[in-house]
Amino acid sequence: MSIEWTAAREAAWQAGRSTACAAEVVPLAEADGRTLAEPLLALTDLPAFPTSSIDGWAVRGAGPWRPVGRVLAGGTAEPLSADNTCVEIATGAMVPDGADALIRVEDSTRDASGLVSGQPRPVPDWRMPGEEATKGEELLPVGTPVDPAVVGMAATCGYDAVRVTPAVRAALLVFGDELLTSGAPGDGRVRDSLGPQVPAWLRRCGARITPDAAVGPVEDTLDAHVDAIRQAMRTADLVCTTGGTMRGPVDHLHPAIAALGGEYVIDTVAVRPGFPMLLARLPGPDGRARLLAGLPGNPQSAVIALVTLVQPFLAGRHGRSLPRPARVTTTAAVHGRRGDTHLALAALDPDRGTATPVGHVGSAMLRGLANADGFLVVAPHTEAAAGDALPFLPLPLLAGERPARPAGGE
Ligand SMILES: Nc1nc2c(c(=O)[nH]1)N[C@H]1C(S)=C(S)[C@@H](COP(=O)(O)OP(=O)(O)OC[C@H]3O[C@@H](n4cnc5c(N)ncnc54)[C@H](O)[C@@H]3O)O[C@H]1N2
Ligand code: MOO
Repeated sequence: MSIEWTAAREAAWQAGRSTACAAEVVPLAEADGRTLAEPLLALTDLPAFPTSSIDGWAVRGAGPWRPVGRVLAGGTAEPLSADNTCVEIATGAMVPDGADALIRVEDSTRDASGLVSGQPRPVPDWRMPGEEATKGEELLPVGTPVDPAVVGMAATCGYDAVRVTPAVRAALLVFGDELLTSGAPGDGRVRDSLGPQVPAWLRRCGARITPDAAVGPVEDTLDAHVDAIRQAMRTADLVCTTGGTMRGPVDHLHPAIAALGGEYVIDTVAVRPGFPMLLARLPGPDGRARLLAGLPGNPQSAVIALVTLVQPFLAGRHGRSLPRPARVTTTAAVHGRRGDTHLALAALDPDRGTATPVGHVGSAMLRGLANADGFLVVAPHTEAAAGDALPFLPLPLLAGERPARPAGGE
């Protein structure tokens, strides 16, 4: 039942695409971070009218010119109807009909009687309608992530609101009676390191999760698991769970999926670490399907499941393309993991286009993850030597969050 890693990412993305639902309209002030559900069109020509790029004079005919008025940004310009006349013009103002040149104030002089003389620059100092875009032109396609520049572009075009893909509400259920939620580990107990970090990864992948939607530890009984999943499905479109993906004495995830009438989209992936990850479709209380992503309990494995299943699912759901690993040169050998894909934590040097594997990369460890920028991808049945080009899957971090630094090794 195990599926190859690249096929798993594709299948998770397809699962997102096939569950995409009706778009919503949000005001521009709330659009940052969303995804366009319809193309951004030029609602008018841009500029919408001939626009002066300078402070100076709009002139008609041969000089010297007699000033007959003034046009400021925001005003409409009267036509300049007589030769040898001009109007004073401000940057951003509409160029009057009839004007045949603009002269910068610093390129002009005025005589005692107030007549203006001067030379226009060889390249006209005004912008013509349609220079940036023509009315109806598609400026950005469906699936474009809305960032500050996109918000600005939409405002320039005249949009007050944009149609975006609906928010995906996520919930997190942390399983494991051995987990402490405060204080230092010891006496057989470990700190829950997934409850605090998974919501933050989910947000960076485009899901919405409120603090009360992260619940745990959920008691290690089947009933408690079923109840917690059922409760989470009331409000969440995507339920992530951590732990319990194997078939140990207190691993209740698979029986809970069965009890809730779920069906697997993906049940284990041929990747190391992280292979017991899963994606299942469950009927929600309103009859609409919910997605459940089962992240393995080992903390690094859980993050690998996030980038393998959850990030592609959310990309598909939002109509975004599947993030494709770029190729970099590994500075050190990376072992293959036989028939499984090996995801090896590495620190990127973007200037050199290299990545260096980091140390402390056991699946139970987070130290390597906290010092890496992403994963080198070693294909099944291959070994990588220093100098080989390998795909590199970046962690879903925001720009500038983790400046790539020279890799530290151990
Ligand atoms: N007989 C086998 N046992 C295991 C195998 C195997 O192939 N055969 N694979 C191992 C691998 S690989 C993984 S990954 C884990 C996955 O197990 P589960 O998803 O069922 O996770 P748990 O058993 O609940 O926990 C595993 C491990 O992770 C720690 N953990 C769990 N949750 C958290 C958390 N929120 N924060 C910090 N640490 C957490 C937990 O204490 C365990 O040490 O199965 C292996 N076993
Ligand atoms: O695959 Mo486990 O997910 O190596 O730790």
